[in-house]
Amino acid sequence: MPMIKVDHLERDFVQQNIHWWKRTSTIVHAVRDLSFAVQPGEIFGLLGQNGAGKTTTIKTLTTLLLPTAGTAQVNGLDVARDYKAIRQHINFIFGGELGLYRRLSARDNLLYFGSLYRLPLPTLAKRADELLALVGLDNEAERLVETFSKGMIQKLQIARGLINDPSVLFMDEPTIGLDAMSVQNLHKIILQAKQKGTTIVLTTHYLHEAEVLCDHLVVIDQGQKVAGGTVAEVIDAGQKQVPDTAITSLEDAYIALIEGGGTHDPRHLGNH
Ligand SMILES: Nc1ncnc2c1ncn2[C@@H]1O[C@H](COP(=O)(O)OP(=O)(O)OP(=O)(O)O)[C@@H](O)[C@H]1O
Repeated sequence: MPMIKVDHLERDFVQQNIHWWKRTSTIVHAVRDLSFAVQPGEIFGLLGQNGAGKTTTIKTLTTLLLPTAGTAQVNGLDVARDYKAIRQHINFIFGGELGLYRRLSARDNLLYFGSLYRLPLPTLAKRADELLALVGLDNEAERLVETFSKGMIQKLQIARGLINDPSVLFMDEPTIGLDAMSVQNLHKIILQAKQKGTTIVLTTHYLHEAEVLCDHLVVIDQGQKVAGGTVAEVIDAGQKQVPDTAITSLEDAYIALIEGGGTHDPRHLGNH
């Protein structure tokens, strides 16, 4: 059974447009008829341009947004109905300071978030210290988060994401703002988590990162899937778009797929 199953998922938003003389609203189809499956223990990538619908998909899978239509299941549980059960077994990292307490130390943040999963304090304290060491923040454990640099915050977010030893970890642009050494370290952490059996779903704009990490991926354009499969299969799909040009990298394939998808934006379906 797949760990994640997305079937004909749709998610619309009503977007308010404010002009000085009037207000209008537009329906945006952020995700349109999206289907894919993620197998247990794999690293799965969502690729797409700014505004393609990646975060909306992740927010739906992490039960933060309801689908407008279609279904999504995590570990056989429906995101709309079984959100409480799903939340116990997943975690997510959205980047930035979102969800961290600036006036608490790094360790206290981890202790707080771990307590939400009802972990006993001795287990939690041990796990918090192991994770701080894993992300290279063991010497900063007592510092307040408000004194952290962007990269240090991102490392703490990664430790927070692993605090409940989730069966599925969702990561939205996990390496944004990290220096080259920290990126390498995070890749190691992601691969270690995979070895332990954690399923990982990530979005990234770094195609080399997707190439190195992902077992399978989907490319989304304007809310719709334009290709999916292994890196080799996506490269093949890109090659089919431009038969006269040799496509050898995921980056070339990605560009061919997005350019082949057209430039109009059919998600904006008029005003209300
Ligand atoms: N709360 C919201 N209200 C209205 N529109 C929204 C809302 N959230 C997202 N959208 C719209 O949905 C579309 C998809 O956004 P989403 O954040 O999923 O894209 P993304 O692929 O994650 O982009 P990025 O790479 O820039 O993070 C965009 O057009 C965005 O403006």
